[in-house]
Amino acid sequence: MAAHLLSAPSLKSNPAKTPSLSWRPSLPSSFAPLPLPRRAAARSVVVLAVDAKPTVLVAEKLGAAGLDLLKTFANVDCSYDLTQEELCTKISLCDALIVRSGTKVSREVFESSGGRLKVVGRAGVGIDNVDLSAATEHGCLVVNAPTANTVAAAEHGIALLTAMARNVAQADASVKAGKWQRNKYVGVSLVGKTLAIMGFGKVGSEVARRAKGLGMHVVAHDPYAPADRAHAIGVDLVSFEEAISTADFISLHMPLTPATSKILNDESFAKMKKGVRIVNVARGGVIDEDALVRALDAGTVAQAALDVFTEEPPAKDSKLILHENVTATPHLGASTTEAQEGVAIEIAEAVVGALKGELAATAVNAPMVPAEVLSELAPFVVVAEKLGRLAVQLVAGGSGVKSVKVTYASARAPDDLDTRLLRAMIIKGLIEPISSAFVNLVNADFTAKQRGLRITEERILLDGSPENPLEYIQVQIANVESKFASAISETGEVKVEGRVKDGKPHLTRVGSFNVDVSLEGSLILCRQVDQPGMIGKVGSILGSENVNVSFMSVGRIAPRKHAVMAIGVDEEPEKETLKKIGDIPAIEEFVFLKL
Ligand SMILES: NC(=O)c1ccc[n+]([C@@H]2O[C@H](COP(=O)([O-])OP(=O)(O)OC[C@H]3O[C@@H](n4cnc5c(N)ncnc54)[C@H](O)[C@@H]3O)[C@@H](O)[C@H]2O)c1
Ligand SMILES: O=C(O)[C@H](O)COP(=O)(O)O
Repeated sequence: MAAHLLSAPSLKSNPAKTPSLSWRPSLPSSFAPLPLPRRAAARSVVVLAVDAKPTVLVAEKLGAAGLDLLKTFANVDCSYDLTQEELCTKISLCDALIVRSGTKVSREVFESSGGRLKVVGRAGVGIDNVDLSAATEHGCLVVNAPTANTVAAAEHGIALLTAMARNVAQADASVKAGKWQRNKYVGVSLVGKTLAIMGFGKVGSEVARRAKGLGMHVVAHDPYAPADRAHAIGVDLVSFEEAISTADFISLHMPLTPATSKILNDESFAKMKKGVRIVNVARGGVIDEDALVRALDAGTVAQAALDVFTEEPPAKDSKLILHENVTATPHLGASTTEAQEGVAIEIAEAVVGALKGELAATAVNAPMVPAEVLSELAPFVVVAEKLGRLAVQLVAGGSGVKSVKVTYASARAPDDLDTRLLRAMIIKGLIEPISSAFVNLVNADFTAKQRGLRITEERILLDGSPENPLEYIQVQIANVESKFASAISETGEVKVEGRVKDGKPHLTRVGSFNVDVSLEGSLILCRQVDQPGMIGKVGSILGSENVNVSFMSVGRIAPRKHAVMAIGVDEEPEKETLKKIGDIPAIEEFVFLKL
């Protein structure tokens, strides 16, 4: 599935002219990384220059097909069982890291990467072993492989359920120990019993389907699952209390989050039917393991079958593991040949796609951005970043940029226009010229917040055809002074507006002056008294200094009154040249801005 979603746009074909998807600060476009918006299933990412072969560190065993795929694109370093220290040392030489659940990708790992690590690929579902906040803060994309092991995990859940009910593991050990204890290992039947599925997502619903086939009555608790999806397979969604208090069997399938941590604890065990049986193929941390031992000792819980543990591997003398009513497996839920091949391909595709700058369908810390949305927004992405860059350069030193209003004018209904990518690019444009920060779609909002930059977005709904996603974008910075007074609008903000014309980004308004200048190269803005010959005077100064003018436009309030002249230049003029322009008597103020 990921393959289709990753076969994205042609954006990387000309990095100098298109929005760079790379997160690598040294791309020729000069504005590094970034990525994208939403709608169905794709998200963003990015990479490395075409010239360098990236290095991917595979820190846990990965299926051969996935490794082969990685090797077609990258140098692959398979180093297993690294200590945290070794991982931190190696990571500064890697562009991507692939792990399963056995590697902790801690903040320290991101800090040790020196900014080189662009993608972490989790070859599986659970990302609780990856410090997502640290990844986001470091602009590192995290992708996972959420679908390929679903059936394997569900099958393992059913295997544990049936094995537990019939004491398969204990009886097997007993027979191997030379015993024949038929009375001791009398089991319980599943048919007609109530199974509560806690977490009705991909794995939970597959377990439910299979349990229905075994003749069980299945209920589920999941605050976020749609009831009709449950009804479609004959499952009722019930409250947490109802689920745990009516079940003969409880099977856990929620992610480990602060909300689900130790969700089964002394209090919840006390509410369960005496003799309940529990299966956990989700994460060990969703059960308070000490409380489970107490519940097993008290007989409240008759049996537990566990694939996952708070600490993996668990201590050898763990009371839980050694409990005679516990069946344990070493986190084998995803471990089928088929699932591991599938996961390896799924993650390799996601990581390679990300490194190439394509969309990632399974990004966990960046908004989803389908390819078609990206391609239609691409020219506006350039406008957005350049407006941000212009606006911040117009602010007078010492003003402090705190509050930015972005207005999108469009004939599209608000829910049909995803502006996250544009917002990210405006933030990038606002922050990068005045700091050493490296901003991309992953860390844009975080970086803005960290700097106390408040971005508000507004929509102007236009009449007309919604074919064009946007008519124009306005960026306004409030409560600041400008080094070019004419950039201050009637309402007192630094204001710039841009739109796409013939596929090219154009600046169309500065303050209250309409202009029309292509946003390429650099820009000189002059306020002058409108009079004949001004264009010629400025043009000849620039020409005599060998500065090529790419575009010129004059916006005026009325003939012979004030006007703003916008001049696009290919080269950066010398200070002396700019001074000569400023010395033209009719020029009241001017500013040079780098795009
Ligand atoms: N043992 C293994 O090898 C193995 C294999 C695959 C998945 N897993 C684990 O299984 C779990 C489920 O995986 P999935 O692919 O089905 O994920 P999923 O995201 O498709 O489903 C998780 C479901 O849990 C629900 N949920 C979230 N908070 C909840 C709460 N407080 N109470 C009840 N439900 C809640 C979500 O709404 C979602 O529907 C994850 O923890 C995953 O890491 C383990
Ligand atoms: O979250 C998952 O995908 C499973 O727990 C599998 O983990 P693993 O990749 O370590 O087997």
